[in-house]
Amino acid sequence: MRLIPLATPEQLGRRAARYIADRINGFAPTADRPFVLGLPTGSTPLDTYRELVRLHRAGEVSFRHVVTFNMDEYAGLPQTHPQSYHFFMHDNLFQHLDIAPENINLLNGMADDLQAECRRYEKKMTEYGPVHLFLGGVGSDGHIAFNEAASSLASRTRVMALTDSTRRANSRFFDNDPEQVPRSALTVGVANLLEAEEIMLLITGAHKARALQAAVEGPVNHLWTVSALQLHPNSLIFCDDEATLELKVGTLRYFQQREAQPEV
Ligand SMILES: N[C@@H]1[C@@H](O)[C@H](O)[C@@H](COP(=O)(O)O)O[C@@H]1O
Repeated sequence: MRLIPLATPEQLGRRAARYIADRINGFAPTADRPFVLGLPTGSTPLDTYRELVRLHRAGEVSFRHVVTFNMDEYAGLPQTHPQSYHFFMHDNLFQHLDIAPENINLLNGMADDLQAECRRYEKKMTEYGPVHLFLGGVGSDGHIAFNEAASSLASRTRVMALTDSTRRANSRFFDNDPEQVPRSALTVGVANLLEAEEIMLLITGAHKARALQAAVEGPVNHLWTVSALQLHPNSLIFCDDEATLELKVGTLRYFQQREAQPEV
């Protein structure tokens, strides 16, 4: 695992966007050989998305041959609902890029048969081969995508009941009323994330400090599904200063020193 401690969320957004753009450009994608990018929603990636749009407008990265798979979607919210992840992604990212609509993949939370929708998505994602880079955030209780506490670390795309903790946390987007937050969601599983060639998390704010500690210092544990990152051979976490509050001084210093060293 590589941990990149940065000062502020804005700095993190710039570094993370540059990292993603460099990965896409380094891959030199074509129509026959697209770059496959996994994407999250949430407030944390917003700085990164804004910066990706800026880099695109500056001509520094193109999404013409990028295929995206979003990690999750609420069940029962129409795509036109401002809090649906479809809406969020178009509003904050896709409409500002040169990505082809047919290259955008999101789970359909309005499907008649949600289990069948999960199977369809899983099949399409695996047919593309491994996702090259899966970007993610984390819930303050340590969940990745919507893999709530006690999700199997071998889980795959499925419907998940959302915990009270997640519904409370996400109620800030629903008039601060947890009752308005959908009770379930469709999500890729922990195993899907671990199968990506590279996984990169963005963690900011003091309210995420325990989640970062679980990811970096905790044991691999299904109660904090973010800790599954420790099983991945190529995982990367960008965090801001506030998120490091629960890390041991020695842990933080170790990662700071590693970042200061030239790559081997
Ligand atoms: N399913 C999403 C996660 O993918 C996201 O990481 C988390 C944190 O969101 P935020 O970045 O707004 O704190 O929220 C939701 O639960």
